[in-house]
Amino acid sequence: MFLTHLPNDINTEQRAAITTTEGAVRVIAGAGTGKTRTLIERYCYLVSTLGIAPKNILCVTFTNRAANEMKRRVRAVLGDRDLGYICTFHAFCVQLLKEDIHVLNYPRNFTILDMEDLKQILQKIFTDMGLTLRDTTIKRTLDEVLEAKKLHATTYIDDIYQLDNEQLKARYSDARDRDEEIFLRYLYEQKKCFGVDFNDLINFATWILEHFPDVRQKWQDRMQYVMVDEFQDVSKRQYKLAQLLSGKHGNLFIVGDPDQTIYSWRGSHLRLFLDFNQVYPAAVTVALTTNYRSTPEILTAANTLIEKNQVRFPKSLHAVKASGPRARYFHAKSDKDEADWVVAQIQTLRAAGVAAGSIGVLYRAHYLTRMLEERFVENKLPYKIFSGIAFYERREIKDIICYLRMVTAGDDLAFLRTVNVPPRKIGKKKLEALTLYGEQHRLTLYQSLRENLDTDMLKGTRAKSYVAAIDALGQHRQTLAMDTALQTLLDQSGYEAYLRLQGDQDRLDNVAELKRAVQRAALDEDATLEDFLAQIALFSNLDSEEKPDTVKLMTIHSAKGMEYPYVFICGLNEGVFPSRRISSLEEMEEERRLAYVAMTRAMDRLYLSDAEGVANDNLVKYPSRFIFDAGEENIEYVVPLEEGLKTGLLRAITAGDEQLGNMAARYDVSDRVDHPVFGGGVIISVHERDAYYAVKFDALPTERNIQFSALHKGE
Ligand SMILES: Nc1ncnc2c1ncn2[C@@H]1O[C@H](COP(=O)(O)OP(=O)(O)OP(=O)(O)O)[C@@H](O)[C@H]1O
Repeated sequence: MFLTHLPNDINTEQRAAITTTEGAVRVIAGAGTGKTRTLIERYCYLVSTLGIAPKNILCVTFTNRAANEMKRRVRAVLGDRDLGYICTFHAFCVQLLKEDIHVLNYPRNFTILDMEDLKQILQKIFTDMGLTLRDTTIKRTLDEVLEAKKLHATTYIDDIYQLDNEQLKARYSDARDRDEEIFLRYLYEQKKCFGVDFNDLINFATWILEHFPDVRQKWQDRMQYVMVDEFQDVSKRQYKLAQLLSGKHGNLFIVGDPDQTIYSWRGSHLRLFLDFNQVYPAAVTVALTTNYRSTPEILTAANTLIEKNQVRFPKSLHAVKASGPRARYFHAKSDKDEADWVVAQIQTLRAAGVAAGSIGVLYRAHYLTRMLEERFVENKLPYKIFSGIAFYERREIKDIICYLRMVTAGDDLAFLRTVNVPPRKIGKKKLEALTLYGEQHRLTLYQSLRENLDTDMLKGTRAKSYVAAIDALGQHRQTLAMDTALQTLLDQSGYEAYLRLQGDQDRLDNVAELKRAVQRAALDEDATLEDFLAQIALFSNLDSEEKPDTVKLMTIHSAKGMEYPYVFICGLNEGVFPSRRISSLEEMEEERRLAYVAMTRAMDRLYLSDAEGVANDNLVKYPSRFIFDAGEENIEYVVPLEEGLKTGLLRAITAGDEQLGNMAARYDVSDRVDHPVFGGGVIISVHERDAYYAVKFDALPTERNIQFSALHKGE
């Protein structure tokens, strides 16, 4: 006998979304309107009321965290069941491949390659091909390889399937250009270890379903109901997979909020959501518009903000919660003042009995946590970095600190961390030999290295340059300011160049932030490197003990789907948020959606803050346009903004937008264009990332690369 399941406190729209189980269904759910809850209730309804087995329901969530939370809540209703098909697309693909990858001649225990594995493969290819930073960076190459896999999702698997290792090798030897060679070498390396990277998971699964009718039929029979959460951030390939899987029974349910699309850079597109009813003409659309989460004041500010976007699906949300205070905004004179204000507000809340765990602090980029963490630690406020790692625990920061420690302490731990980063050909065997030598002569590893610099053991390594960099820092630190000495070390050790070669912008931002911390410390002429390191050690050790009730710090991307009674959005500065890295007006709209996601996480109180000063790129910081987009009347200004700041901001916005407009590609391959000097020509290729076209002008023998802004429509 089955339980019937449908709670009393759901509204009419939610009920429709839960009980419309057959066919294609699209639910457009505004922020805080109970989308997650509806999805859970729908799952329980399918199982308890309709009697469908969980093994016949695929419910795709955006993150593992969301899947686990959903399973937990479903189990609370249905009891302990196997809910393996409540999972992310990736986790589902792993399950499918475990069952069926043998059709591709891969073993069931194939290896899933993570980002570090991919970088290692590329590092090997770089070495084999003799590539350097002058050619490209690992990150850029990785992006290109992954992009190529998206673009040629079927053909590269044809190659993996049809060619054996020797044939793949022959293919890369005959490659037409460098990029093709890198890509083919990459395929070769991954096939050699039966590796499957993140992109392959979905591509392999789709390819198998498309090429093997028996396998397709099995999975289509199984997936009687397919539900996709956070559909606004689903990529074309994921959508295709969901369509394939629901191909037989036709029960495809999608739910999401187009205003919360924040992953366009991973391939999600508003259009997939908006055009769903054209792809499925019989689709039923349900809109959830009652916001249960936020006070009317918070919702009005968020709605006012998102209405500034041009491309959107208009909808009006209404709040049912009782009225509360307006969002409070503080403009600080420095990032330290900003962090102090956040801390003071949190302390006031805690004094009033608010638990630390009901407070979320959100920011656009990881590097912004440094100042917050320092102020939190100094004020003994318990916190946890919810997404990612505490600032002083991050790999690149630890590496640099260990380099500095090589000068102050020269200890073995710092040595082991730095001696082969960047790679200097000092591997495990050599380290063992140095350890033995050190034990015999009662020396540290560094001293042992120094004593053996001219021996055969270290021939062919770059041990000398390592020692030279550390010695140079040792000498300079007496005469140079701490920040200059640090820069010398970063240059001479090759560490910064190494990071640039990796090309990971987040890591470079963290290093820039560390330099700022050193600069600040260097303002005190008496401060020593030892003092600085001792101070940092304090920041890093405190975090080790687990505290139950902590303020959560996180990037906005990882705050997706979360809610907190009290939400702080920090670092609201032009160039930080919206990020300076965006290159089109569409991306500006995505930044605004991100701001919308951030604001709608707040249930009772919302706090916004920014700081004057200079940004990572040394430009003057202005308050973010998003503060004004939310409507001046909807925000309580703790300090009034000076007129000069507002005019400066408006000028910066206008100039920035004009530049963004110019950076958007307006023409396509084969379009005729006109140039003020070269005259007429034809577009040969479009390079979005660097904002230029390759153009073959009628009057010139060879092509020219021309910036987007310099061309007009031709005859
Ligand atoms: N019918 C209802 N009555 C009262 N509260 C509700 C109802 N439905 C949902 N809620 C509450 O509203 C809040 C938001 O719900 P939920 O997290 O499911 O929203 P969401 O649409 O997934 O939000 P977002 O997309 O912004 O992350 C939760 O605290 C939830 O418990």
